[in-house]
Formats: sequence, C-alpha cells, structure tokens
Amino acid sequence: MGRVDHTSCQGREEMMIRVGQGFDVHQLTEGRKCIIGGVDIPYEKGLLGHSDADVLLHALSDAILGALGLGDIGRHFPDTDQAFKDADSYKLLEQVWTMAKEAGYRLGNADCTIIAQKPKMAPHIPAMVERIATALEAEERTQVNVKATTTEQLGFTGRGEGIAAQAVVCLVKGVL
Ligand SMILES: Nc1ccn([C@@H]2O[C@H](COP(=O)(O)O)[C@@H](O)[C@H]2O)c(=O)n1
Ligand SMILES: C[C@@]1(CO)OP(=O)(O)OP(=O)(O)OC[C@H]1O
Repeated sequence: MGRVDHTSCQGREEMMIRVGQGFDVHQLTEGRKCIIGGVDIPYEKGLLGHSDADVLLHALSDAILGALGLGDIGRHFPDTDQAFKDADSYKLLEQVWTMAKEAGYRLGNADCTIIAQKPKMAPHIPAMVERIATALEAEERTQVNVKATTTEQLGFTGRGEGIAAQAVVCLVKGVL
C-alpha cells in the first residue's frame, strides 16, 4: 500500500483539495454477474474480469488513488494475484478509502458516469449511490452522484460488447 504526506513544509497541516479521475472498461459476456456500483443488476450478460469486474467501483477506486497520488488499483490489487480472483470490488473500494482516511482526507464529492447501451441503469442508481456513499463515509448523499448514458448504439458500448465507467472525485482535508 502507500503512505501520503500532504503536510506543509512547516509541519502545519493546511487545507488541501485534491482531485482524481478514473476510467475503466469491462467486456460483457454470458455466464457472469452484472455487478455495477456494488449492485447486482439482473441482466442476460455480465462483466468479465479477474475480480467481480465492477467497472464503476474500479473507476471510482482509481479516481481516489489518483487524487492521493498512489497509482491505480492494478498496482494495489494485481490481476496476477489469486487473492483477487472474483474479488468483491466493494471491499477493494473500502481498502482504497482507508488509504484516503489515513492520509487525512474526507470526501468532497464524487461524480460518476456509466456508459452502457443496456441494461437500464436508472432503477439501480439510488442503490449504487447508497452503497458508494456508505463506503466513502459521505455525510450527505448528494456528495455522491451516479449517472448513465448510452452511446446511441455507437462503438463497443453501443454494440453491447462492454460497459465503461468514468469517475471524478474531490478529496478535502483541513478546514475550508
Ligand atoms: N444504460 C443506461 C443508459 C442511459 N440511462 C438513462 O437514460 C437517459 C438517456 O440516455 P441517452 O444516452 O439517450 O442520453 C440517461 O440520461 C440516463 O438517465 C440509463 O438509465 N441506463
Ligand atoms: C481489481 C482488479 C483485480 O484483478 O480487477 P480486474 O477484474 O482484473 O479489473 P481491471 O479493471 O482490469 O483491473 C483492476 C484489477 O486490479
């Protein structure tokens, strides 16, 4: 794992705002679960990966690690390690959030986009927000936003071959 020291040169802890962004893609295939944002979505196909392939939580975890300057989830949870075979990405997100807390940060806000032609995400978004807000210890649910878009049947997402996700996070420490 890693340690972050964002104190000033005088050793005085200052207000700090850090942003990070993440992006991930997983292939849609038969015989797999479709777990997105920590929610098991009923669908004829699911996401392929070494882990549970939760594309949204991977993008979000990468965004947090990016804000911390700690690389990406592949560095912390390698896909060559059997420990992460079928790993629950929600638990990985919790570990990433522990790194943020250990560095003294709290959540400012997170904004996420799922890029998928199908299935329809809208009915599942409140549950995703709830799970993510819980993992990131958000005081208010409005600190976490999840949205979805199709690509109007264009490209690999539009053909239903895969699902992509993007996330941006703002982490804060100190008194604003
Ligand atoms: N997989 C998806 C994609 C989109 N939505 C919702 O539908 C709205 C319209 O999508 P467009 O791509 O046509 O702009 C979008 O704003 C989402 O609310 C969805 O639920 N699931
Ligand atoms: C979390 C990991 C663990 O194998 O999940 P994967 O399912 O391999 O997914 P990917 O987004 O390709 O890379 C992240 C990996 O570290």
